[in-house]
Amino acid sequence: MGRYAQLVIGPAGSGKSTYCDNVRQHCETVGRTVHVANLDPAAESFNYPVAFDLRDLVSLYDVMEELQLGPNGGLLYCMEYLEENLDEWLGEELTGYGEEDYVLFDCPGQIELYSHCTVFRSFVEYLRRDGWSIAAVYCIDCQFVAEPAKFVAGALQATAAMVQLELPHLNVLTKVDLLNEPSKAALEQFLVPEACVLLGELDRSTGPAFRRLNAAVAGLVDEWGLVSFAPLDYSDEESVGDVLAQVDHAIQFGEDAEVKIRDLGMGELGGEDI
Ligand SMILES: Nc1nc2c(ncn2[C@@H]2O[C@H](COP(=O)(O)OP(=O)(O)OP(=O)(O)O)[C@@H](O)[C@H]2O)c(=O)[nH]1
Ligand SMILES: [Mg+2]
Repeated sequence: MGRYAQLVIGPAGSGKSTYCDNVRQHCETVGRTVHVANLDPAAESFNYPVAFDLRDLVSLYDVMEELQLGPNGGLLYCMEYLEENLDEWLGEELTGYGEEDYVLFDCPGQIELYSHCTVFRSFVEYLRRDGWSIAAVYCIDCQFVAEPAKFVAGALQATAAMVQLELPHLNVLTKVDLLNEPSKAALEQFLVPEACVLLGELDRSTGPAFRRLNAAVAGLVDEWGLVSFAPLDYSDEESVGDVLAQVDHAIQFGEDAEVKIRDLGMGELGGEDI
């Protein structure tokens, strides 16, 4: 038993809010309930019903006006304000959530928030102390990994977020439905990249000055096995379910229920496992 959450993060426009809405709809279809909370102080509209909203605590546009800040400084101010008010605001918003509740947190798209700032680390620590199992879902546009040089940037950004948050982590490639069939096939090699293939591709697409860097990146993939991507293709009915199953597994959602059924079966069947 527990409470479950996904922190849906990633670069601007990578499809975080769309992911939240699609997962919510998928869950509705299969008879599950998930709630979606907005953590983006600059958000303007939503396709999903908003369970609770950071803008009720602090809104980017008010901050920009009152403190004469630009959009990026304003956003950082809002997130620091959230960090300072975690106990009060998040504590209050989460009081209504009980055992087996599942919340998706739709986060802002500034990647420095996940690699350099402490707000999400504090956020995660707060949830953990409060008994939540959490995974990070890092959304990234598939076009940003389908070429070797872009792959390096995308993979390193995702890894930086993983290191900073120390959460079970799934990289999700969004917008795969926009690719034609040959491009989808070409994407395969980047899903679970093999170091030697990656190194060959990197060396082919960059000048000799980058050989050592390429080898180091391929070594990161090889030695740590850190970088893999799950494709999300909204034109494929099973895709959302497949991604959700991976995240559920990472936070052990549903596994307690299986144990309970097994316990019940053992009792009824005189100790035989089912
Ligand atoms: N075809 C297609 N469009 C997508 C997909 N994911 C997102 N989009 C579109 O991409 C645009 C940005 O999507 P959002 O879900 O708003 O992205 P976001 O990461 O929440 O953006 P920010 O919150 O601004 O950082 C929207 O026009 C979406 O409709 C996808 O998998 N396929
Ligand atoms: Mg969004």
